[in-house]
Amino acid sequence: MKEQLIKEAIDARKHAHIPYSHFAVGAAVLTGSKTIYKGCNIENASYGLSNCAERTAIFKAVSEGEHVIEAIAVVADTEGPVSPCGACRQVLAEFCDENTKIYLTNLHGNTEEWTMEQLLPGAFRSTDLT
Ligand SMILES: O=c1ccn([C@H]2C[C@H](O)[C@@H](CO)O2)c(=O)[nH]1
Ligand SMILES: [Zn+2]
Repeated sequence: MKEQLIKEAIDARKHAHIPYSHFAVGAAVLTGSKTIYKGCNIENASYGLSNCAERTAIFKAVSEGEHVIEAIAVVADTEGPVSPCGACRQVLAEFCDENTKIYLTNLHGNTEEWTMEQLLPGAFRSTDLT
């Protein structure tokens, strides 16, 4: 499943809307129902409105009623495995738990498997809301 998820993430890059950064990122999410949702980064002329590939894939899954993320793969043409931004780490923390497999990779096949706790220690969670 890991290899398939990475393949789907690579495939998702082809739809990246990146006229400003020219930096294509792809993500693929495996949900509790064993469905794969793909996402790419989508930029905007108003730069700050751009959306990362990870969030595109997660929001697609959640908007289809999927709230359990079993695994996610993220890929870009980076030297080492791609590093998700802070905003995506926080969004991941909302839907991932200690069992979620997080595969960070690049086009050369340099793949690392991270845990949610490694990606964002001490994330703000719903349990912090009083
Ligand atoms: O993990 C990452 C890092 C960056 N980007 C996007 C945001 C922007 O469109 C471009 C350059 O930062 O890459 C992602 O989609 N995911
Ligand atoms: Zn991001």
